[in-house]
Amino acid sequence: MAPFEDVSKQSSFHPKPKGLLLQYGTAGFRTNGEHLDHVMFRMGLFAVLRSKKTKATIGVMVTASHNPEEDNGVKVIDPMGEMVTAVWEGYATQLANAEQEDLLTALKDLIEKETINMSQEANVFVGKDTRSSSARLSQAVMDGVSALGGHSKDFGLVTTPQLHYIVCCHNTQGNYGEPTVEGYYRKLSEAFIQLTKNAFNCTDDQKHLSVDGANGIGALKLREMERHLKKSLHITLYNDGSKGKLNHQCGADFVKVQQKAPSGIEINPGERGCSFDGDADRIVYYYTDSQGRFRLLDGDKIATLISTFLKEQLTLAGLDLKMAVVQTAYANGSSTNYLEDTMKVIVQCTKTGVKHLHHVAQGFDVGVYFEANGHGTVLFSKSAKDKIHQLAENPSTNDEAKRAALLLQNSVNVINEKTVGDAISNMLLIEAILAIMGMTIQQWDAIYTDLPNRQLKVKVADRRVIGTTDAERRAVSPAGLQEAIDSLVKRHPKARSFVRPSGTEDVVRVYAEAETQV
Ligand SMILES: CC(=O)N[C@H]1[C@@H](OP(=O)(O)O)O[C@H](CO)[C@@H](O)[C@@H]1O
Ligand SMILES: [Mg+2]
Repeated sequence: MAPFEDVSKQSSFHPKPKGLLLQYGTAGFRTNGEHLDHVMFRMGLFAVLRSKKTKATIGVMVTASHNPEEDNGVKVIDPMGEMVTAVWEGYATQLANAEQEDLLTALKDLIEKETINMSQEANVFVGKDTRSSSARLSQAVMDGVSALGGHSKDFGLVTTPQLHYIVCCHNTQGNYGEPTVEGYYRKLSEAFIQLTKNAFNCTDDQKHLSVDGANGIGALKLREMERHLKKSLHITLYNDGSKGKLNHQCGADFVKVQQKAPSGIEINPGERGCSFDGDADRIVYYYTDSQGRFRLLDGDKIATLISTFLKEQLTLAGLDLKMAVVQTAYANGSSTNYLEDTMKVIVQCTKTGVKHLHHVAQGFDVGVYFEANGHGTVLFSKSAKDKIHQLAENPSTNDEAKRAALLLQNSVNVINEKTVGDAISNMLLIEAILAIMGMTIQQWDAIYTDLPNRQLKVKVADRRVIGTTDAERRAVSPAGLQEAIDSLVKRHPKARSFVRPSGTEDVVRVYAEAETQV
């Protein structure tokens, strides 16, 4: 068969170093950019098979998100903008790890197992972040696509959520929006302008936001988007990539883990700032309080603000919809208590990785999901969207309910739910909510007080010896580990701690929180 001959020939230009084994981790493959050429070529092959199987266009994003500039990685996007299924993640790992001489066999096995019709057309959209290795690696993806007879379209430099958006728009024949970066800017900006147009009390000062672009793709794209926002938001952009290094001393992950402001940003006391990560799918907010202390508003605070707003609008609209907030074990205990006890919303906990949160959130009419690190979105069921739409369109709806329905409708549009989390979308929704509710960042922060917490990385010989259960909150191996954690936790009020192996770095993550900090 001709395509396999081509794969054989082309794959010899993208050889796999013998013995190198990689896992499709929490969010795709990730390691030093020098070791990824063969993985990228093979992910091109993989995307062709996934496209043939689903009879739809698949996305491949070359990025290592918050990792250092030297690293790179790849995230595969399913037709509706979602992440690929666990079974296909397994296939991706098998393909990436097949030794050079076994690649064709691995490919044919997969074709047979999934009964893939090889005469079906295949289309793959490719995007990349700003890393120095990204251009070369995205070319390797496209080489893989063409070796197996697929068509690729190169979208060049885009944020991860932009590629999710474009893939979903394309596969839904434009129902979700126009499948271009410009279409993305237009859809989100229009929704933001609609949301905020009646927030009359919002002064120019309150419209100002400082953004740390992590020296990455988010900075470039936010700059492009600014003109569409028509001055409805005043952005000062820092770490725009013109001099600093990607994610170095800046970006959402640095700010969240170090609990300090990124370097290169100047914010007046009391003013809002936010940080994107390296592929602009995460965001965290912060400010400096009157005593000069740095105050972080992370994914838990974001989930709380958004769910407070949505709950209020649903009540005003008279809609009785089932809403839940989905978190991971890293969510601050105070946020969980506030959501459950004060707000009375359903809270669920899943394993780390937005794919897990997304899945659980799909079970509700309104599923707000955020990782503590600021990665997340809101999902609305089809029936929820229909009800909101009917209410907004119905001439006999009273003014208050109509206003709420319109706010909900524009929130759905700005949140860009098909992207599994989008820093730009979330920034716009948060800014809109603060403007509509007439809330300052200090008032938002005061909704509840975080328990002091620490997250550390520990290097070990083999992180896979740690096995976990109960949404990663308890260790089942090695023997004695959980007992040791329990005996430490017992000694402190409101304490909680757990360990788990990272799915993106070769480290074990250790988390602890308690009522006080020494
Ligand atoms: C504690 C933490 O922030 N973990 C992150 C990190 O996963 P790890 O498996 O912990 O390395 O990267 C993932 C991908 O970006 C993100 O989904 C996840 O939340
Ligand atoms: Mg990211």
